Amino acid sequence: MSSAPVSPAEGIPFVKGHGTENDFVIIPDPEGRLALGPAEVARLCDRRAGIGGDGVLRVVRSANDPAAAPLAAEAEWFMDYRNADGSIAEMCGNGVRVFARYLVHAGLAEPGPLAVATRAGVRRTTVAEEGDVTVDMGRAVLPGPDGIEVAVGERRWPARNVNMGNPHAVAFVADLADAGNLYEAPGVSPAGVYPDGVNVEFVVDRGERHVAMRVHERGSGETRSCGTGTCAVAVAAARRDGRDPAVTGEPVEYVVDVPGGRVRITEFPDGRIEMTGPAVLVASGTIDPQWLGL
Ligand SMILES: N[C@@H](CCC[C@H](N)C(=O)O)C(=O)O
Repeated sequence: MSSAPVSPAEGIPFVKGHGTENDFVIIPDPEGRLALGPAEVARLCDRRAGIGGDGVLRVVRSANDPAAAPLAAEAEWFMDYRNADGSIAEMCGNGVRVFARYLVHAGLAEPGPLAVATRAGVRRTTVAEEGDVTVDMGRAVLPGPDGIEVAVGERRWPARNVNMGNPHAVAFVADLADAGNLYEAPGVSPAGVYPDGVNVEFVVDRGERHVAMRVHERGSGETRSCGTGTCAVAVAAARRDGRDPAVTGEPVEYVVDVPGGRVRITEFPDGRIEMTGPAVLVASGTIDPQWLGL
């Protein structure tokens, strides 16, 4: 699978990849020359007229993007993540695993520990030659307030506000089908709790420290997985179950099933959350810059 960056005049190289079927168009742009605006991102992610994806991962050297330049000493590469509608998000948990897998595949990084700059800060990944990728996802923040509700049609559920660098509302439901078709974003109240929008997870129990979820992602609609969402869900489930590693001094692991697969989430006594899951590259090609509008 070729992925060498070439000049836009010759065509723009891309790689397609996914993590638990949260799928991404990866655009190598080491020098930071591509002006990818919302329209170009939405075009790339269009599943009928474009390549198709839940988001775009632009691969740029941190030093070459003002959003990441302050992190360049810690992380050579910046994951410039965009949702399918072209909006910018702070973090993407499945995306960062796929991003790290791409860097190693393309020979831009060695297997092993690999730091990636994101808009939520540096995320430390561990990438073997093949197989699952582990990411230190940082700490969850549970800012409240109490009384958050998620609504689909006439149905309402209490929800927990969990921030994983990006915002989540986690609702425990009796059955994942209760959330309906999720063609539209669920309602979230009270108004103003999530001024920049929110990712909404619907969760059921599958067993001891084992849950399953569906997600409606801000900017992408219902997807087959959301890595930051799985971390938010694991933390919300642990607190609901009376488990807090900061209190017991013991790590807690949850298995989280998503429609596109499974990830393992471990929360440590210092609050760090580790996520382990697949990261798969499936195709590569060249985009016509005229079609993209560049
Ligand atoms: N799919 C991602 C999350 C992507 C960003 C999200 N839609 C947002 O706007 O916050 C993940 O795997 O974490």
